[in-house]
Order: sequence, then structure tokens, then C-alpha cells
Amino acid sequence: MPDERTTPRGRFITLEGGEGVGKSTNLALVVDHLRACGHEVVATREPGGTPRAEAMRRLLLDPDGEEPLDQDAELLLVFAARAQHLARVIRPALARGAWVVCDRFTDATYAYQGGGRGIEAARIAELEAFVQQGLTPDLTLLLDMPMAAAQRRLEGRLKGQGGERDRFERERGTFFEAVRQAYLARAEAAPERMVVIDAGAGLAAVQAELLARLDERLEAWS
Ligand SMILES: Nc1ncnc2c1ncn2[C@@H]1O[C@H](COP(=O)(O)OP(=O)(O)OP(=O)(O)O)[C@@H](O)[C@H]1O
Ligand SMILES: Cc1cn([C@H]2C[C@H](O)[C@@H](COP(=O)(O)O)O2)c(=O)[nH]c1=O
Repeated sequence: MPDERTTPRGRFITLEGGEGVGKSTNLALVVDHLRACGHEVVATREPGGTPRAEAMRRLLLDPDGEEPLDQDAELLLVFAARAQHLARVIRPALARGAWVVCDRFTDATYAYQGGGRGIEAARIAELEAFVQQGLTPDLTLLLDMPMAAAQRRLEGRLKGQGGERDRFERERGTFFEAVRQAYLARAEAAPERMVVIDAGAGLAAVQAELLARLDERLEAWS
């Protein structure tokens, strides 16, 4: 294992936003762009990213049957999956100098479990400190658009896949609006790290803006 004190670590970039805003679509673009710049890139996602963390993802996303998932259990599962992901994938990649691009990370916890479920931010912050030990993304690209339009996109994708809605996708509009507002509040509080992208435009325009903002950051880091 490389020595974290002497090896320059790679960069950690996250994509965030509500359901259907285009995170998966744009993650591929970011990864291709960074690879074209010559970086080793690890593309991953949360919850998940390792076999055990993916098993925890299934527990989180499986629709509630006879036994609804308690919201504190949900929060702890999110952080259990994150601890596994950090230990097995994210920290080793960063330590060897690779760049990590992750579809969702802890901002999602503040947005979904904090904004959506109403869990106090201070409680989330305690778990964040315990699990992450100070590791936070270098850059977060927040894809933002009105909730109703994102829901229409999501419906289009679900129809195409013949897919059922997962446990979060079954939530009500008020939940998603609270998630969106919590994301925007976090972006306002951390403007250096979080860049808000207007995800409501056509794909070409969204991708042009995203690459322009990413290139600004790459320039600043070089
Ligand atoms: N800018 C855009 N304009 C129109 N359609 C788009 C745009 N970006 C993505 N889409 C389409 O919207 C749907 C949702 O996109 P995508 O799956 O990338 O979103 P997501 O944020 O990853 O969703 P989820 O939160 O459910 O994982 C897909 O069918 C995708 O092709
Ligand atoms: C990291 C994280 C995720 N979630 C929720 C948000 C989404 O509904 C699902 C993940 O599925 P997607 O394919 O990325 O849309 O998990 C959460 O509630 N809290 C978190 O910290």
C-alpha cells in the first residue's frame, strides 16, 4: 500500500442530484474526459461500489414489503456501505494516484436522509466524521433541475427498461422537492467544492456546461 504521506493522492470527484437528472449519463462523459487527459480513473457509485456494499444497496433500494426499513437503519446502512466502499475502493485508488469519479456520495445522505427523511444534519455529520475521517470530495458536480421534469425523464427511462420503481423512486413529490432544496442549500454553503449545473437543458448543452466547469477546475489544479 503506498504511503499516503508521501504519494500525491488522486482527485475525488462526485456527481450528485435527484432522481433522473442525468448523473449516470454524465458520469460516463466525465470519466472519458479525464481518461483522455491521461488519468487513471475509477468509476464507481453509492450506495455500492463493492460486492458487499452492493448487497447493502439492494437492502436500501428493495421496495418495502411487510417490514418497512426504519429511517435510522437506512442511515446506518448508507454509512456501512460507504465505509466498505471507502476501505476497498476509494481510499486505495486515491492512494495510488488514481482519480475516483463517484455517482453520489455523502451529499446524497444530507439530501435524502437529511432533507427527505428529516434526520438532523448534526447526526449525519457525526457519522460522516467517523466513517470518512476527513476525506471529502475535491469537486462535486450537482445536476439540478425542477423535480417534475426530472420525474418525466425518469419515467421515460423506466418505461424503456420495463423497470419497477425502487424504494426511493416510490417517494412522493414533497420528498423529492425537499431533497432538491437540501442539495441546493449544501451547494450554497460550499461554493468552492460544489458546482451547480443546469441539468434541465438538452443533453448537448448540459454536457458542454459540465465539461467547461470541469476544465476550469482541472486548470486550477494543474
Ligand atoms: N439533458 C438531458 N436531456 C434529455 N434527457 C436526458 C438528459 N440527460 C439524461 N437524459 C435521459 O434521462 C433519463 C435519466 O438519466 P440518467 O439515468 O442518467 O439519470 P440519473 O440521474 O442517473 O437517474 P437515477 O437517479 O435514477 O440513477 C435517461 O433516459 C437519459 O437518457
Ligand atoms: C448515496 C446515497 C443514495 N441514496 C439513495 C438515492 C437514490 O434514490 C438511491 C441510489 O440510486 P441511484 O441509482 O443513484 O438513483 O439511493 C440515499 O438515500 N442516500 C445516500 O447517501
